This record gives sequence, C-alpha cells and structure tokens, in this order.
Amino acid sequence: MKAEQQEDAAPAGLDGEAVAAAPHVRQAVEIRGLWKQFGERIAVSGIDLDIPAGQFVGLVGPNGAGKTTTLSMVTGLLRPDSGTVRIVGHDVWRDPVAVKSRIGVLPEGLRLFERLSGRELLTYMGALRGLPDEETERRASQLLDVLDLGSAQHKLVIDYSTGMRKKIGLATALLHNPEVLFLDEPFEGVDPVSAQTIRGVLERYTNSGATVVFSSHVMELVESLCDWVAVLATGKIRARGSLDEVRGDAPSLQDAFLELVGAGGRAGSGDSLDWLDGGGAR
Ligand SMILES: Nc1ncnc2c1ncn2[C@@H]1O[C@H](COP(=O)(O)OP(=O)(O)OP(=O)(O)O)[C@@H](O)[C@H]1O
Repeated sequence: MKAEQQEDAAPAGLDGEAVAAAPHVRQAVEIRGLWKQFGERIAVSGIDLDIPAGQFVGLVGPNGAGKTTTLSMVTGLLRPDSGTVRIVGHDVWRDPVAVKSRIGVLPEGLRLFERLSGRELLTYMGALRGLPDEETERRASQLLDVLDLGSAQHKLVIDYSTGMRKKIGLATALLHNPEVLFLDEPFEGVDPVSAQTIRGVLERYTNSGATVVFSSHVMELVESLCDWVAVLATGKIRARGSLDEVRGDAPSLQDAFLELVGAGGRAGSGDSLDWLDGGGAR
C-alpha cells in the first residue's frame, strides 16, 4: 500500500520529485500547504497534492475527514487560511475567472433556482457562462436527454426528486464543457438507475481527456470507477496514487482504507453494545 509514511513525508505516487522526473504528466490540480481551521478545529491540515489530468479521481475519507472543506477550497468556494491551489495552471484565488471558466462543480447541498424548470435553469446557466443561446439550447437538449430528464424538463426544480436534482446539478456543471469537474458525493441519495446514468456520462467525459474529481466514502463505488485515489483522514492525506498503488496487497480498497484510517481492529466489533440484542428471545 502506498501510504504516507509521516506527515511531512515525500509524497508517494506522482507528486513532488516524481513529477519533476516525469514532465509528461499533466496536472489538473496542484495543492500546496492547504490549511483550514474552524476555531480550534483543524479541518484541513497542510495538504500537498497533485492530481493528474485526464483521470477519474476519488477523494475518499471517513466522515469529518475534511473532504468537503478541501473541495470547497479547491473550487474557490471557501478561502483557505493558508496554502495555494492551481487548476490547469491557474491560481484559484489570484485568477478566479480563468479557473471558474475551466471547472464545473457539483457541491454538497447544491442550491438551485427552485422556481425555474430544469430547462430554464440550463438556459440561465448558459447565459451566465456566456454561451450563445443556440449552443446552450443544443447542449441543454442533449444533456436533458442523456440524463433522462427530458420528460421532466418543464417541471419546476422544487418538484424534482433527490436523484433528479443531482442530475440537473450535473448538467449545469457540464454545460460549459469544463476541463475539470468536481463532484461532492455525487451518488448520495441516487437510485441505481440514475447512478448508472450519471456514471455513463462521467466515463464518457473522462474518456475524452477531461478530469473528474469526486468525494465519496463508498469504497466499492470508488474502486469500480476511479483510476486514481487520494485517501484523506483527520485533514491529512494518508495515501495517494493509482488504484492499484493505494490498494497494494489488501484484498479490496475497503480493506486498504480501513487499515489506512486506523479502523481495522475497531470496525464492526460493537463489543460495548452488550444491551443490543433485539429483546433477547422475543
Ligand atoms: N463551517 C464549519 N464550522 C465548523 N466546523 C466545520 C465547518 N465545516 C466543517 N467543519 C469541521 O471540519 C471537519 C471536516 O469536515 P468536512 O465536512 O470537510 O468533512 P467530510 O470529510 O466532508 O465529512 P463527511 O463525509 O461527513 O461529509 C469536521 O470536523 C467538521 O465538523
């Protein structure tokens, strides 16, 4: 397993010196010394991470690991206490317009314009992105169709289900054909059919050379989708690299993950729940 040896260890995988030795590797995201603290609580503790371009990348970690805080800072939604982030070579905080025109974001708890229909929402987003009207309409029709929202396109977003909201959110994030797409828990609350639809769209998108970075704590999903993984726990990167590198000798990513985050011996034991027996023989 390619775990970080210590907090300041030279990163495994494709970062640091390895990148210098492999100049052909294009980086979609370069994070240096990223730090965020809420009062006494350190949410993100000095992360250094290079994410290679053209990959399906999973940012995984247990609850409270700092995934959302990291993605929020990387996408310019939350200002870091310190550190820098570059996306396809542009500094997120110094050059926000260049960055925001190149990225798509599906944040956690996405807020949408509820009183617009799905189609109107895409038309509006296309205008905000400066796309010509005809091109917006063409792309919107295709996205609504591929994401199986065609029959709901004139329904108000407020009446959409959780899965439909994720799909229309994904459509708004893809409309301007970004180079890098960031998705915070894109499959949470989504039924298997919609998940398969979303997955198909994302695979097509990465096959064309674009980069997807998504956060999740569902290891089976990450294992089946991702080429490259970074494991985050208590605000620090614990491992990074190709799926094979991070999985190492473990039978599954789930096992590797439990070992990395130090939950191996604890997971599922429930020893202290001596009262939990469903009422005995009842
Ligand atoms: N606005 C905030 N104010 C105070 N603490 C916060 C805030 N946002 C996050 N935190 C804390 O920072 C830590 C990291 O939270 P974060 O939401 O980034 O984790 P996560 O990995 O996305 O978790 P989950 O998988 O449960 O969504 C947690 O301890 C959380 O309580």
